Amino acid sequence: MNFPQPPNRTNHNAIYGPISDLFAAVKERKVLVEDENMPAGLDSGSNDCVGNEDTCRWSFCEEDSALSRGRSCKSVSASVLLRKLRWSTLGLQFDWSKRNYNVSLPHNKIPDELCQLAKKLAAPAMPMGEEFQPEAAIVNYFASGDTLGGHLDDMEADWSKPIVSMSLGCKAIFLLGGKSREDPPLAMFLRSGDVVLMAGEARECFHGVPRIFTDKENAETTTLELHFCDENDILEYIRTSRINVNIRQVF
Ligand SMILES: O=C(O)CCC(=O)C(=O)O
Ligand SMILES: [Fe+2]
Repeated sequence: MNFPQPPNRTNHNAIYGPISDLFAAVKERKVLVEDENMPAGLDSGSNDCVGNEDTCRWSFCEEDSALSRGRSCKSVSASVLLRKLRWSTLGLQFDWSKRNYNVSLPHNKIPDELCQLAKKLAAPAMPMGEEFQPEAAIVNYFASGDTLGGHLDDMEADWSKPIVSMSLGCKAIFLLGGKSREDPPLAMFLRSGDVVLMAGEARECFHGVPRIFTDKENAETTTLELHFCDENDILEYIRTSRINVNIRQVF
């Protein structure tokens, strides 16, 4: 739940600037509202201010307060923002427009527990005597109907290091192709808790996610749901979403 937290960037940054505490805002049924009177560059003084560095114009507020500001005020509910969350980047920030890592962007280290887990999982696929260094991760959030097109992850310097890719939530079909786009892919299910090591030959192969299953019969989310049985909003999200965390050594 802390993965989309600034300085980690998400697909929402381009429109709203950094957004803090999205999951908490969903629980509290908050609404993100644009303050049109706020001149660019001035801080609103509110702790909930989430605008970007230049224009601190968007902040979470209570639903009632958003309604009272009238129709002219632009707003979007936290639950819609969560539904439209598509990716967040951890550690070294991946720049999607340039398709490379922008080391000059502010960033935190990969969270320690995730780092330790990735090191353990990567160990069988590492060159003899070397330890995996988790430097960046991309978190993909899939809702019903979302897909990930066939691609290669080729912006990391050393392909002898694996990518550790973990799946949570709804079951998906994962296609692992060959080194050319034309090679016929192998299809497999990825279920909650599954880990893929993109290593060896597979590190150089096209892959993608053409389908996630959000229906009750096929999603297979029961085990994950047990961890969140008291949190209704989160439960609803888990039942209808897939989260993929893939961790990379960049250099
Ligand atoms: O969602 C997945 O299982 C794969 C994600 C992936 O390939 C990527 O982010 O590069
Ligand atoms: Fe990938």
